[in-house]
Amino acid sequence: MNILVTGGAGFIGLNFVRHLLKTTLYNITVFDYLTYASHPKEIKQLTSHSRIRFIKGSIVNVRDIEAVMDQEYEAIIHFAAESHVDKSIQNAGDFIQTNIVGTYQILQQLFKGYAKKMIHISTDEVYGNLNSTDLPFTENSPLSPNNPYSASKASSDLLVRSYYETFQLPLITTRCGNNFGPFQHIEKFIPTIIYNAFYNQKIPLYGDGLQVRDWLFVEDHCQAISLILEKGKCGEVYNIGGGNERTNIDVVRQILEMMGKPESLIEYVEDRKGHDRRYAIDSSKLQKELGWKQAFYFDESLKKTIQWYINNFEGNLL
Ligand SMILES: NC(=O)c1ccc[n+]([C@@H]2O[C@H](COP(=O)([O-])OP(=O)(O)OC[C@H]3O[C@@H](n4cnc5c(N)ncnc54)[C@H](O)[C@@H]3O)[C@@H](O)[C@H]2O)c1
Ligand SMILES: Cc1cn([C@H]2C[C@H](O)[C@@H](COP(=O)(O)OP(=O)(O)O[C@H]3O[C@H](CO)[C@@H](O)[C@H](O)[C@H]3O)O2)c(=O)[nH]c1=O
Repeated sequence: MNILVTGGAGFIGLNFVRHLLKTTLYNITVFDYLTYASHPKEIKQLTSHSRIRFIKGSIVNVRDIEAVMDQEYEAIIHFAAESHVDKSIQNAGDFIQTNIVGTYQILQQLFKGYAKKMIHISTDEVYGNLNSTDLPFTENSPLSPNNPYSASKASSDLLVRSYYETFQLPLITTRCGNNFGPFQHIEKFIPTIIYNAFYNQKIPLYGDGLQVRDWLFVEDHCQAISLILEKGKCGEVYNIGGGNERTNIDVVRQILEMMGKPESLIEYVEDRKGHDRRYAIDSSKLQKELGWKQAFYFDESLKKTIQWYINNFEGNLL
């Protein structure tokens, strides 16, 4: 069986490709533009595997996409995106192109029958902000994005929804919380903390540091996507949450303690514009309908993640 993974050289996509290699016999095509957020060396190594083929190209460019549509795929798992909120606040252009136009171009390919289904990987950020007493987001929560990144993802979600309703294309959307684990770009919060703590540099904490994120270990996310690939129903949205709500300050303190570093490294800095206060996800649909169970605990996974980064810093691999 052939599977196409867009964005398979990025953080979650790469973890997912490795997960598929371990747990299935699929032939996997990775399609990625190799932006600053990708891992070209890792992809090069993976292509020595007979079941992996890599094609460089952009999801915005029709010719690039057509080069990949040379065989029939059981599914397209669509990860490719610009993913960093701070970058989208500085300049939203690439986010509009990649996340909206790029998703449109991939959707257009489904008309040609090259893929039996597509799983569109989205985010809890499309639901917007929660107050401390609000219930976690369900799949029926209204879309209410507050920054250019989440607005671009919400736009792509609506396109996917409309292509299912209008054309009955075989589409599924997933929305997950903040992932953490190996291969996440250093621009994101947990890698920033580990990197700065490792090199004894100040760790920037936005605003009062009391914002809450719902953390999900990337391997749990990969297992959830595999399950949805196998059993998910077209036209549905599935939330994927870690059930690990933590304030940002608590995450920094926990990592500093695990690394034996002082809290004096924390530096409160200006808040992010439009900063959502709290995200929390209700994954009960995925649990009840498809039988998903998390396999990893937050503390243990965080320790593993810290060790992975330290090994890579020490080996000058990052
Ligand atoms: N990281 C998270 O916590 C998180 C949470 C929820 C949802 N998501 C979603 O999951 C997906 C993957 O996120 P990530 O954190 O792995 O992102 P990432 O930034 O680490 O990786 C994105 C990958 O997409 C590729 N890419 C970018 N533009 C492209 C283009 N025009 N054509 C082809 N490839 C392109 C990049 O080269 C990179 O390899 C994204 O859709 C993101 O919105 C991420
Ligand atoms: C980089 C950085 C971040 N922060 C804060 C901002 C957020 O409240 C929190 C996490 O920040 P980030 O790692 O940038 O992640 P966040 O903005 O939540 O978005 C992530 O999680 C989303 C899912 O919720 C994904 O859709 C995004 O692709 C992913 O990047 O930490 C800091 O306080 N200091 C920092 O240096």
